[in-house]
Amino acid sequence: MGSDSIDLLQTSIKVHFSGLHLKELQGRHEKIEPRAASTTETAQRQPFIIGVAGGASSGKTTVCNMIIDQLHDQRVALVNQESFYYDLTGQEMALVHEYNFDHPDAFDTENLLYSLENLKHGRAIDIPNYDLKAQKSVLPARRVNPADVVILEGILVFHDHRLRDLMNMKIFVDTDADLRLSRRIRRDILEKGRDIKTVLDQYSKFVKPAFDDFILPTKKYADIIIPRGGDNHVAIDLIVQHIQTKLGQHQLCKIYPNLYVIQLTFQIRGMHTIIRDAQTTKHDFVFYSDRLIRLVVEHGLGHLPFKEKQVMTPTGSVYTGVEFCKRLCGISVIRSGESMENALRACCKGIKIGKILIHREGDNGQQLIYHNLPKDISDRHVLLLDPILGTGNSVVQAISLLLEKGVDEGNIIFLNLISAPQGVHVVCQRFPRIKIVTSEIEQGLNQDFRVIPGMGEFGDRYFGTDDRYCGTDDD
Ligand SMILES: Nc1nc2c(ncn2[C@@H]2O[C@H](COP(=O)(O)OP(=O)(O)OP(=O)(O)O)[C@@H](O)[C@H]2O)c(=O)[nH]1
Ligand SMILES: O=P(O)(O)OC[C@H]1O[C@H](OP(=O)(O)OP(=O)(O)O)[C@H](O)[C@@H]1O
Ligand SMILES: O=c1cc[nH]c(=O)[nH]1
Repeated sequence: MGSDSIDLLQTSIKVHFSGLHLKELQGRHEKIEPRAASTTETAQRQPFIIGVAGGASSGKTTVCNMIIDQLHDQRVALVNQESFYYDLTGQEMALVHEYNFDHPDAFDTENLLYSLENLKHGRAIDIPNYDLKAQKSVLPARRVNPADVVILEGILVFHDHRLRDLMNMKIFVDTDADLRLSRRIRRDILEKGRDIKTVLDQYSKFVKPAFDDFILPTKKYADIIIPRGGDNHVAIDLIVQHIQTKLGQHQLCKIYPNLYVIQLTFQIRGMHTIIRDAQTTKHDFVFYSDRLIRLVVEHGLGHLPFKEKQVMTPTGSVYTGVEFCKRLCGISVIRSGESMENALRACCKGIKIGKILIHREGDNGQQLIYHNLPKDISDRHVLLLDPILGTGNSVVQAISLLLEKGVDEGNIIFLNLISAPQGVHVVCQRFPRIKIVTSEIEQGLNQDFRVIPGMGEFGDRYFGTDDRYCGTDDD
């Protein structure tokens, strides 16, 4: 790895790391035993871990750089296997030309494994700051914060099966041997100040044999082989698309194909951060809930059927587009669901909106006590509005009523802001044909059947009926 890669690591820390409040680690040699995962922790999103292997100077760094650039909405941590080179002893230093930097034994794989496991579990790590010139680690260690995507790059990152097992995607950069050698000669002479004889000696003695014996045999573990490295823009685009799809997908979406979670961006995460904060004022709570609700509603409308339609533009040309589905209605679950009516009206001019009132009896029992629905509801597509899906009891009552009134289960789209996994299981198993569109899946429910982390009592915060939410608009 050249100095560019070290810059890249620093840049990626500055640009992509959001500075989460995590306990500082004491030092890189203090091993943190993997904790027994709590229910909450298991439910927490783990990073998408990508391994990028390939021969020396194959262009791994360029590939990683391009992936990082394109994933600008995500926090990305780049870890280089080179940081985990063992320090050379005095004797090894004296005979450095005899030292094999391309052998698996040159790396402290246990420390690398430990670091990657910590990152996987959302813990910050301090990685050795290996100085290529001094051929040893220097202080201070390099802090790497938890991220959405972790990229581990290096010639031998597929060598140890325990490292491979941690990876969600394995990429092998496959570059022609001549090109790798010519790049290496140029790099080692220009950047590392070595002479051509030393470079060629190291190449024939260590680099080439190690490629044949250790690196090339790991190519079979790759999910994706990229010919021509960073010049292969099509491959990089496809990889980034795949990562984005995977990141946007909650585990539950893989179980229930009718569950849609809108793509998480920093914008959306920022809005969630505000509405979940107990100190947020009512005014801000309403403002940011409305923004998120609007996104959910727009996304939900995208799941309605459409017909193709051609129109004539003012230039006399034909534009082939689509026509919105006409027979629609909204049904809000009183009272929190009423907070979603404005967004629906803003998107669907003149839409009919009916109401359902479900009374919560105690902590875990719901009773339908009132409804007022459009008479011809059985002919319509229904957008069911309720920002919170907790146990699922309320929405099950609401959907059961809609089915009783003759609405086709496949014509119901349930729009909500946050869903507890428990509620998702209940609704999706009982009504496999309805669609759920939400902006975040939560960790779970507490003993009072409230969503966690959740946002407290949505209705009280939105309509300002509870003094417990202490933020004031004077703030
Ligand atoms: N002589 C010498 N070589 C080293 C040392 N440290 C690492 N290497 C060499 O660095 C190579 C591994 O780095 P590369 O994979 O080429 O690094 P890179 O620049 O990220 O490669 P690409 O991004 O794929 O172009 C190995 O072939 C090692 O021989 C060192 O201290 N001395
Ligand atoms: O999935 P569940 O466990 O049934 O919980 C979700 C229900 O709880 C909330 O309403 P709430 O009873 O707080 O009434 P409100 O809207 O009047 O505040 C929310 O709007 C849902 O209707
Ligand atoms: O957490 C919860 C559960 C139900 N209703 C809410 O408003 N919040």
